[in-house]
Amino acid sequence: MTLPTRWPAPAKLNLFLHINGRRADGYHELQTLFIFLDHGDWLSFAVDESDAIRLEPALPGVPLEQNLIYRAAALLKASQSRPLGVTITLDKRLPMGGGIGGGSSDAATTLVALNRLWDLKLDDETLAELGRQLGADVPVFVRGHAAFAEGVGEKLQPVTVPQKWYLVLVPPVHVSTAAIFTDPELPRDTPKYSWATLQEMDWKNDCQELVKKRHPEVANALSWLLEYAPSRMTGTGACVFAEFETESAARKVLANAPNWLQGFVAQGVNLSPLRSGLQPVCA
Ligand SMILES: C[C@@](CO)(OP(=O)(O)O)[C@H](O)COP(=O)(O)OP(=O)(O)OC[C@H]1O[C@@H](n2ccc(N)nc2=O)[C@H](O)[C@@H]1O
Ligand SMILES: Nc1ncnc2c1ncn2[C@@H]1O[C@H](COP(=O)(O)OP(=O)(O)O)[C@@H](O)[C@H]1O
Repeated sequence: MTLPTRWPAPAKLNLFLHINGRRADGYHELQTLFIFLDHGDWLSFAVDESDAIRLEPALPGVPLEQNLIYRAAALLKASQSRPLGVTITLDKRLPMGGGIGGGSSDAATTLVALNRLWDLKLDDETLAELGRQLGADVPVFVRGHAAFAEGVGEKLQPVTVPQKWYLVLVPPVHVSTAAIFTDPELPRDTPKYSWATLQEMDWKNDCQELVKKRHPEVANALSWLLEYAPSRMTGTGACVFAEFETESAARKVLANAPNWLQGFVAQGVNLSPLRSGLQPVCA
């Protein structure tokens, strides 16, 4: 199979997010529905014999050793005994700390791509387990299929949902996932439901009211979007989204957005572009 010259790292949305409780180690039991968006970052990989991992350009405020791309490559490299080198180029399009999983998706794409390019022959199970060490959201990006997630996000059941169009608004604020999960006011008592029951329910995000309270920019974006369509927050924010049947309906609303609100329109997909795109990609 021909390998891509550049690899997609798509965004995700949490179509719902329920917090069911807190474990002794501080992590939260949750139920959530992940879908992918046909929009995201792009990564290119030039492998070499140097035994060094290089990444360009640097991300503002993220030291190299903390960049999830570098950490993913280093984790893979540490599992091998021979010298492995690569220069990775990142075309960053997704907002950071937006709840659309850019960092986690970059990490997953790095694992999947370098597994091929370094010819490591690791299976998806092993890659997902390596990903889990980098962040709760990395395994779903490695697996690459829309999923109903439980546990702390590691129990994944692939699901197929209708592929709608989404308008995603990016409020001008960075929401810290750790800060939301340690906030005493976060509700943590939604009962656990079966996937069959959840499909019949109205979907909600248990972090939304708290994030709105802590970050008025999120509250403002959501109240603007709610004038046009049912809307919710994704993950622990800051991004909010509304669902549409057609691309043009979503674009029409985006065209009305005031200057202080940035956003994008993308199709929701069950199969990640990382998986569907393992074929030649044109620039
Ligand atoms: C809750 C979600 C839903 O998608 O939020 P977003 O990050 O997408 O907004 C994710 O699962 C987040 O995944 P991820 O961002 O990879 O989380 P991690 O790096 O593993 O953890 C960041 C912090 O969130 C908290 N955390 C994360 C996941 C979880 N089930 N319970 C937690 O309490 C922990 O305090 C941890 O220190
Ligand atoms: N390659 C990366 N892309 C984005 N963020 C990264 C990356 N590597 C590390 N990070 C750090 O992870 C944090 C959360 O990233 P991101 O995945 O974009 O947000 P979220 O988990 O809210 O969707 C960022 O604020 C940044 O400090």
